[in-house]
Amino acid sequence: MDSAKSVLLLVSGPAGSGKTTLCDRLRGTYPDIQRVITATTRSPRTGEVDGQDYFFLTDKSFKDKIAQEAFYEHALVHGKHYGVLKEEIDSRLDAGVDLLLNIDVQGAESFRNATKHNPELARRMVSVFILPQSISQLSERLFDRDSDDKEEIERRLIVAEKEMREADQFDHRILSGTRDEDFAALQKIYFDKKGLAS
Ligand SMILES: Nc1ncnc2c1ncn2[C@@H]1O[C@H](COP(=O)(O)OP(=O)(O)OP(=O)(O)O)[C@@H](O)[C@H]1O
Repeated sequence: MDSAKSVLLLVSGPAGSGKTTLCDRLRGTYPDIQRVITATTRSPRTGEVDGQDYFFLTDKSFKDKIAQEAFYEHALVHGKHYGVLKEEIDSRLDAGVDLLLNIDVQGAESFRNATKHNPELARRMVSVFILPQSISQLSERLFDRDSDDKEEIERRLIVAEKEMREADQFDHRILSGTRDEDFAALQKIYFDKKGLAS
């Protein structure tokens, strides 16, 4: 593996835009691309392995790391902390591993800010926004997925409308079409970046 060429592919977009579908397919197609592992203070669910699914941290340890500025980004969600450790990204990129990060729009903003003071991260990172064609396309996908109730979906759509205004801040936008079209677009961005980063 060549660390000079390793890239961080950051995939963001509103809930239901298709980030997870795309990231799963990219990793299924290119098993060498590894998922960024998030740190969290939530308890492991049955079968979850520390260092593989998440880094499970105590509240104290997480807060210490915040104070040490050890995170590229972190957030409190329903009373639990989640964050991406700088060390997790930097050491794996240095080891020549390509990384895939599926992250919400706010988290993506923290990464963009981090690149302003970190030229090495800026050189390796490429950010992609999955842009729904319309709120009704997004609404249809969220209802079809059937994983959230109506109130939750309506709440997500309001947030999505705001998030879609952030699309121009990303290096690339994929205007969501069919699954195959979206995947082809992501694949091209990944390969172009690998060329550019060499
Ligand atoms: N290009 C596409 N065309 C039609 N349906 C799609 C497409 N991409 C994803 N979907 C479907 O839309 C739903 C939302 O996709 P997915 O769960 O990947 O979104 P997400 O952005 O990861 O959402 P969340 O942020 O809530 O985790 C899923 O049911 C998925 O199968």
